[in-house]
Amino acid sequence: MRTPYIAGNWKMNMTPSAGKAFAEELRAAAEKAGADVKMMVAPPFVTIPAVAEALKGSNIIVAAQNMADHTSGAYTGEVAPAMLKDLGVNTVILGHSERRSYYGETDAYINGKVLLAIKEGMDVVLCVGETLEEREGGKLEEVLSTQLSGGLKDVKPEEMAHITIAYEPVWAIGTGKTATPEDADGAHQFIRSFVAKMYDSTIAENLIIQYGGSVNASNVKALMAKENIDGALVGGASLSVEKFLPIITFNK
Ligand SMILES: O=C(CO)COP(=O)(O)O
Repeated sequence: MRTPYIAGNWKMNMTPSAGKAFAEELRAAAEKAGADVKMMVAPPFVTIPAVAEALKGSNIIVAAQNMADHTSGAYTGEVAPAMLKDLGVNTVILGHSERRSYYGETDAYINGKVLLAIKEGMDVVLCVGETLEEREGGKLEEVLSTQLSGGLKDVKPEEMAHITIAYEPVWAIGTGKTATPEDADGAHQFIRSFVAKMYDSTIAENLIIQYGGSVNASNVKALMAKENIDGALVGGASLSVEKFLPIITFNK
């Protein structure tokens, strides 16, 4: 049985003060509604302390959107795992398509961060997904295979419990275009079977695979009803309590 895992990736939104106010409102709303899913929010680095404070003792996980590939030293502008852990952050999103496309992150570079996060005892949400061109060119499975085998290289079977995969088709991110539940489920099924080949069927069965790309209150139920969709990584709709609450209570 896979517990639904709903996450909000705030991207480059929310100042520390706005994030604190939002987190307090979200916490109260989620508690009142009796939200019964695994919940996570990923604020920008500088907003993390205020949000972590506001969510202390709640069941909403605070994650980072990225992390350095080194533990400390002369890496201007980077944030080390120990700095996150010091704030109580034990989860990190890695390999988001915006990091891949705007900042040139490669599978090998992302893999270095995945291995470091695991070494540091952290949980990882590893993002994978194809562009429209790749999908239309019949390359969906090739792209997912490359990103999974590259991103998970040298991750040991016993470490896979710390990995969540987020399938985010690039063409569905922030565009209002959602993959149909059938298309998304097909991609998730492929990811699960690929992980079964890389590891084994038990690891694949237990793997949480989130869908991301224009998830909202109207489409979340149909997506989550699919066999292989275990959660959502929500961008735009995670920035307002009014929009995010129906998503974290989709099963109520
Ligand atoms: O990229 C996403 C989450 O990481 C999805 O963003 P949107 O929900 O805004 O499409």
